Amino acid sequence: MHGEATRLPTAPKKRDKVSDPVLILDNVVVAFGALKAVKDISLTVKSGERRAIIGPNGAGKTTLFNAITGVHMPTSGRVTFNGVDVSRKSAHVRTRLGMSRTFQITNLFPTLTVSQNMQLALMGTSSRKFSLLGSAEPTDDDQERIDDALGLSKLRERAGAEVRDLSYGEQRQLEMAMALVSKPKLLLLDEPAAGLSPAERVIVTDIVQSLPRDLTVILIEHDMDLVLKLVDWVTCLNNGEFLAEGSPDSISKDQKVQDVYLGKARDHA
Ligand SMILES: Nc1ncnc2c1ncn2[C@@H]1O[C@H](COP(=O)(O)OP(=O)(O)OP(=O)(O)O)[C@@H](O)[C@H]1O
Repeated sequence: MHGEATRLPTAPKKRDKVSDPVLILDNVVVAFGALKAVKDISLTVKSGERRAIIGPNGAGKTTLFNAITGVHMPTSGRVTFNGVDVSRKSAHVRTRLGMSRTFQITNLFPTLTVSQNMQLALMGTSSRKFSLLGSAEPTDDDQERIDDALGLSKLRERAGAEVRDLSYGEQRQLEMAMALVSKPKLLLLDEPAAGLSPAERVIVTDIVQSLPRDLTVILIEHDMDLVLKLVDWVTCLNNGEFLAEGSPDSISKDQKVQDVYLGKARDHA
């Protein structure tokens, strides 16, 4: 009989051909003077996919998000969103086309209510203006968008609360709601669980898992346990360069990834 089963090295799983791409990056470079923070990154994200961008500190993850969303124009290369070359389009135009994101740093108005913050977020994505103080009220459609986004972020019952009375976790939920109010096709989450307690992480995990499947989600996340739970596919960067790509399972076993990312994470623990 056979002895112990032969152990084969875990080769990264090959992807099906991406037939319905939402986002395509072709050789994207972002340079700050002599420093290339993102070097020649190419990737394709298909409709409805959940994708994580991982990598050690300084790997270029946030800079890549900035190049996708228009905070930085790529120095070279191309960003195609839903078939449109948006490489030179402003962040505002990309939002109109259906991109939305959260930031690492909270950007909320503490003395306004959850609902008022939502109205401001909606105002930022709309060409039509309404005032919080004047007579122009949000339309039924605006209110429905706000309710839907608060519902997705499990914050509907806190609509009347002032932001300063929210827990930190609820503030992160509100940021997600504000990113969802424009009804994006692509949602980019920058470390959605950073700084959260274990109980708050469960809520954020649940929110991301419950998002509509036709919404494409890309997230930056350091915590591999969370990545394993939330995404279908992982791209790992290191020093601005592409290092590896694959299913969460294959990436967590990838020796190169363990060396540069998990190894460094352990060093910092
Ligand atoms: N506006 C900027 N001007 C100059 N250098 C920058 C700028 N933004 C980022 N960098 C540099 O680019 C590199 C990549 O930074 P980036 O923030 O994208 O990495 P990251 O992978 O998101 O890191 P972290 O996990 O620490 O947030 C770093 O060396 C950083 O110092």
